[in-house]
Amino acid sequence: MSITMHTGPNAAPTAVSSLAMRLLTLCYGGLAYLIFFGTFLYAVGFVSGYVVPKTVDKTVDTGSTSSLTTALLINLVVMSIFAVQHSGMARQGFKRLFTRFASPAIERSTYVLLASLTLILLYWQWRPMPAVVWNIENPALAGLATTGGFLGWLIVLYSTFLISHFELFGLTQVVTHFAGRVAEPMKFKTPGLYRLIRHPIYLGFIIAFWSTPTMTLGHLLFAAVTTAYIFVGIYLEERDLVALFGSEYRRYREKVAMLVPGIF
Ligand SMILES: C[S@@+](CC[C@H](N)C(=O)[O-])C[C@H]1O[C@@H](n2cnc3c(N)ncnc32)[C@H](O)[C@@H]1O
Repeated sequence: MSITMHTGPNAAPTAVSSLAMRLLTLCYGGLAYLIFFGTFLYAVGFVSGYVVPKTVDKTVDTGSTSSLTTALLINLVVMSIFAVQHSGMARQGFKRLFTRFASPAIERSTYVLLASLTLILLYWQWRPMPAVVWNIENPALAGLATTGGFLGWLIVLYSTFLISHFELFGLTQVVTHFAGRVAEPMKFKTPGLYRLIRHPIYLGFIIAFWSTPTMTLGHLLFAAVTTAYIFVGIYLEERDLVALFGSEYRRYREKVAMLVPGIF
């Protein structure tokens, strides 16, 4: 069901798009953003092992434990569900299909909402695999690894603001729609860290996932699979960026490293 009447993805909302519908769209986008932000904060606790009850390393004690094979299979399935949703819905083809049936104003919020729900499924169904792969005993080095992990999360959050945090998570689109205007198409930007590397958000995730004083088998699986997925995501994202921005993005790719400044 279409929430507003549009004659195309960039058309202005018509009179049929009543105030009530625009308000509903705004609430939907606002709720999707709040769920995303809660899910993001939980991710910090889930990976770093602080504050939240269930983490990548330990679960709330229910008395039942899974075998290593069951844990491995379930963890791979929940990570795959996240990856398929995340990459599938990010493609231009999916976006075109979506906006044939629903307002473009809620396309990004819907993406963010479903990504958050698949992450919540992952937190819920994740089976810790507690065997220790490494444990840094030197307190100074352990502290450095913990600090590195939090630095990774800060890089992620900071970089979202560099390329427009509220647009990335759908709020700009629903607020603009509520004001009766059409959101500008996404612009290609290279501020701050984006002048050094093309994917600071993904670099932040990689640092956050790997930088830990104690690496369990489950955490290692999580870090390795998500890192591999990030490389697939980069390939797909850059293909779309080249299609959208052409030679501008190609030149940027020639000049600026992918993840490590000056190296690759
Ligand atoms: C999760 S963000 C990751 C951005 C980037 N890959 C990074 O790691 O910092 C994905 C969204 O950012 C957009 N994006 C990627 N690079 C961009 C840039 N330089 N300027 C504006 N948007 C960008 C993509 O089109 C996509 O919608």
